[in-house]
Parts: sequence; structure tokens; C-alpha cells
Amino acid sequence: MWTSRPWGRQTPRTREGADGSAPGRAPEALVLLCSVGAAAVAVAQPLVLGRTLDLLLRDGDAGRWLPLSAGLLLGELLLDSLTSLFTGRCNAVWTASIRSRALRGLLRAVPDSARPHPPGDVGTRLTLNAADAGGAPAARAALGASLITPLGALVALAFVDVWVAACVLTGLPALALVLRTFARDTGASVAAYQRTQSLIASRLLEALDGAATIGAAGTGDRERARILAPLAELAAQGRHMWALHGRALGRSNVLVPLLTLAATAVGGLRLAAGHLSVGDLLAACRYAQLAAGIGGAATLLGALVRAREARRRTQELEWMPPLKYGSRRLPQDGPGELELRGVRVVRDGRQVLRADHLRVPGGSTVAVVGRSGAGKSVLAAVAGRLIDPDEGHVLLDGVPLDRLTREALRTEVAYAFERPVLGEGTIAEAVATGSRQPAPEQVRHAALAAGADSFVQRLPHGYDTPLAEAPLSGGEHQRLGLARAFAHAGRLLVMDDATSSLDTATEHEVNLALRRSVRRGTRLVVAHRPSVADRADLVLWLEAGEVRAVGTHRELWHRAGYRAVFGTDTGGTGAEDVTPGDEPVRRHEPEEVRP
Ligand SMILES: Nc1ncnc2c1ncn2[C@@H]1O[C@H](COP(=O)(O)OP(=O)(O)OP(=O)(O)O)[C@@H](O)[C@H]1O
Repeated sequence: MWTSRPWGRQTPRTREGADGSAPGRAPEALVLLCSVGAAAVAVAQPLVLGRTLDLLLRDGDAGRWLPLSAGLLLGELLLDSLTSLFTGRCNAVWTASIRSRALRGLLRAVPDSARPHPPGDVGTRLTLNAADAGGAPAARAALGASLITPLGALVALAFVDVWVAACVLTGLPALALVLRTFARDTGASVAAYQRTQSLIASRLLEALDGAATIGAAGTGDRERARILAPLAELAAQGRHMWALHGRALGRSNVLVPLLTLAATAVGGLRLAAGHLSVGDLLAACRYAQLAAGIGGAATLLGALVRAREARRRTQELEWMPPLKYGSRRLPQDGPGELELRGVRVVRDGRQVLRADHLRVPGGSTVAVVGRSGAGKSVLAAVAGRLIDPDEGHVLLDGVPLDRLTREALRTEVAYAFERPVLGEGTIAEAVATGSRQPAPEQVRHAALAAGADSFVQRLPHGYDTPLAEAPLSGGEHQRLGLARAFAHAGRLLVMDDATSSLDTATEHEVNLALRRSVRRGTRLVVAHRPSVADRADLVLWLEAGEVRAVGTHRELWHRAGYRAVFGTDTGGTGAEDVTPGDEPVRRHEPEEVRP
């Protein structure tokens, strides 16, 4: 049953960072604080343990040093646990923030600029790459803290015994060199690995999208091979990364014990010479270990390099050029007159649309026809400012579209597409989604006009049926897209192949309803059927990106080139598929439409 629940856009309770705002320094500061605390405790421990041991050996009673040692051990444990907790939290909020910013950048971008990023690539950037990039602040904090331990240990060691400290110091440049080489070499591999990951994801999504075609053509094996072709490269890159990591760890794993051994030997000699106590030797050995632990920074460094490359990839989405809006509004009750002045659209150095002095009178219905690739969709996109022309201007009721506020543009220009994206909510929410919030009765009215009401009523929960539970045919899906466009119809409605999946009779009913029941305005209809062109007030015939002619369907039908657009060369008007008994088409005489 359809309920009258209003489908107001609810403000979801967003998790920290998920709204795209930067989480600030607090999560990172907490990680830094706890890791520095843990590092400080680690540095203090050997001194205290050494002193405790000396007191126990000498007096058999270490006094308050014993509980202090235990306290430090427990403190280190607690601080390590807190570091893990805050690291998880920091990673989560940063990942959410980076992902939201990238997504927002993508959604705000000029649609054409997103074209080079196929869905699989976008998916990889928003999931894997965002998560890697989100790990950077915590890794940075941990790296900073991880340097405190060896440096602090070295200073403390110098207090215990300067000779042992000097011995450790001589080995540190070698460890630093290992880290530097690792950071340099691993950067390029990580970037290549992430690119290949995204290529595989893109191919997989392409194949899923075209699963029916692949199944029908029996090219499953070839497709599988195509998707997995970069896998060998990915494996090689992965192995290379692990080899670099392994080499860095291996080298530091050799250097660290050697250094500790050398420090222990020097400490032993100093003990034998009476310059060190047993407790001092214990502390010196532990400090030597901590100082040499700088090699462990390789893992954090690896995470940071990966995060840097991943961040670069999410920022490519975040920083895509946004569609900029102006501050002007449309004149009240304007008829929806559309004008294209000196418009040129160029793609890959090729002109794909040129239209000059083209004026579509307000309230008229114009069919845009032409062979495949003629530029119909480009014209449709330019007419409602989905893209800006490279040259020239598009005006709606005398106002250039790029001067309009976002609100004026999106409330007065509606689109219906061949393959509308309906989202994940209920049927009602899918129709209601848009710049305005239509009331439930308006949603139903729009669905009726789009010929969707009857099949929606048959669904288990009517308009409240979640889309995921509504098995929709291509035509039903398209009708919901039309309903959404009708529910938000402004003074200009652009329909780009939006009825291609409807049978001729349904398409005709939709056309009649559009005239009778949807807010009046100018209609720009990209069409492939002669019947649609015949019902329009005027036809705009495009060829190779240029306006070939403007006229009524019946006028143009005399031209063989025009008939060829519809793949027919019969003597009729090609509009014979119009349902008998149609009401006569009411034409709004255009005052001026010329190419
Ligand atoms: N972003 C782009 N990059 C490169 N070329 C583009 C881009 N957008 C459109 N084109 C090219 O512009 C030309 C017109 O494309 P358009 O989609 O407008 O054709 P169409 O007339 O709608 O075709 P169809 O009827 O097959 O949908 C095509 O050759 C297309 O390849």
C-alpha cells in the first residue's frame, strides 16, 4: 500500500569525517600523545630496571624502584593499547573524510571531466585508496614517536656509558641508509600497483555491465582473460614491493643484532674494567636494542609511501574542476525560451557540436534527430548545462546558463535519460529525489503521467517498495526516470532518449500526458523514432555535429537524407506507428527557429 509518508530528505546522522570535513588534528594528536608516552616509558624502563637490579643485587631491597619498574611495565602496556585504539579511530575518521571529499569532488565536477575515470577506477579510489590514504596521519604520528625511542635511547645510553653509545652511533647511518633506499624505491612500485589494481576493477565492472552481451556472444573466456591480463603485472609489482620490504627488513634485521652484539661486547669490557655495574650493562644492552630499533620504522615508512600515492589518487577526484554557478535568477514566469549563440563543443581536438543563432521558442517541443554520433546528446547536455560549451553561450529566457545560480538552474531545467540512475531507496524516494521536494500526490501524479503508476501499484508495497526488491524491466526503469523528470519539470525539460525502451503505444500515452499533465514548458527531445519527430512542433536535424536543418517533420521528410536518419526511404511520413485515434497535435507556432 502506498502511504502518504512524505519523502523529505532526511539529514542522516553523519559519523565524524563522513561529511567530508577534515577531522582536524585531534585524532592524530591522541595517537601521537599515546605513542610518545609509550616511547618515553620505553626509554625510562632500562634505567629504572638497571637501577632496580643493582639495588636488589647490592641490598636485596630495591625500595620504591621495584613498584616503579612494575608501573612502567604496566604503563607501557596500557599506552600501547590506547595507541592501537586511537590509531583505529584516527584511520576511520580520516578514511571517511578523504572518501567523502573525493566523492563530493566527483559529484560537483563538470560531468565530462569525470569521463576518463571508469566506475572501477572510481571504486578503487574511493575504497582501497581512501583507506590507505586515511592511514597516513596515524602512521605519521607513529613514525614521529618511533624516532623518539631510538633517539631517546641513544641519549640515555650516553648517560649510562658514552663508549657504548658511540659504538651504537657508528651503526646508525647504515640503518638510515637502508630506510632511505626503501622509501625511494618503494614509491614507484606502489603507484604502479595501485594503477593496476584499478585497471582490473574497471575491466571487471565493464564486464558485469555487459554481462548479457558477453553471455550472448559466448565470449566469457576471452573476457575473463582480458580482465585478468594485468594480474601478472600486479603480481610482479606486488612481489617487487615485498622484495623491497623484505630487503629493508632483512638488512635492518642483520644490522640490529650486530649493533646490539657490538654494544653488549663494549658494555661487557666496560663492566670488566669496573666502569659499569651489572644494572648499567642491562640498561646499556636494552638501550642499544631500542636505538637500533629505528629499522622498524621501515613498516611505517612503507605505509606512508602507500598513503601518499593513494592520497594523490583520491585528490584527483577531489580536485576535479567543479561546475561553477553564477548569481542570477531567471525572470519570473518566463516561457522557457532557449537560445544557442556561437556554441562550439570540442572533444579530443574534434568539433562535436556547432550551433549558432538557434532559438527555440518557449513552450515548444523540439525533437533533436540525427544519426548515431551526430551530436544529439552533446546538444542535450549543453542545453541544460550538464556541460559548458567550449565557445559561445546558451541562454534560457535571455539569461546565460552559466550565470544562473545552482538552484535556479536545477529547479528550472529537468532531465530524463535513457538509463536513469534511481538510487537505492524506495520507488517513491527515487521519483521524489531532486532539487525540489514534491509532495506524495505530486509524485503519484508524475508517475501516472509517465505511465509508471499501474506497475508501481502492483508491487508488494506500492510506492514504498524498495528499488532493490522491485524487479523492473528496462521500460519500467525508464518510466520511473521519466516520472522523476516530470515531478521536477521546470520551464525546460530535456529528454535524452528517455523513451527508447517504451513500446510505441506507451510512448505515445506518455507524450500525451506530458502535454496535458506536466508543467508547461519547453521540451527538447532526443529522438530516434519518426513518430516522436512528427509529434514535435519542430525538428532539429543534426549531422556530424552541425545543424543540418530545422523544420517540421513533414517538411523535412521530403529530403532523402532526413528519411535516411530513420533508416527508411518510404513515401509515408514514417509516423505511421502513431496509435490510431490520437488527438491532433497542437502546435505552438515557433516565432523563430533557424540554424
Ligand atoms: N567526452 C567526450 N570525449 C570525446 N568524444 C566525445 C565526448 N562526448 C561526445 N563525444 C563524441 O561526440 C560525438 C557526438 O556524441 P553524441 O553522444 O552527442 O552522439 P549522439 O548523436 O547522441 O549519438 P547516439 O544517437 O548514438 O547516442 C560522438 O562522436 C562522440 O564520440
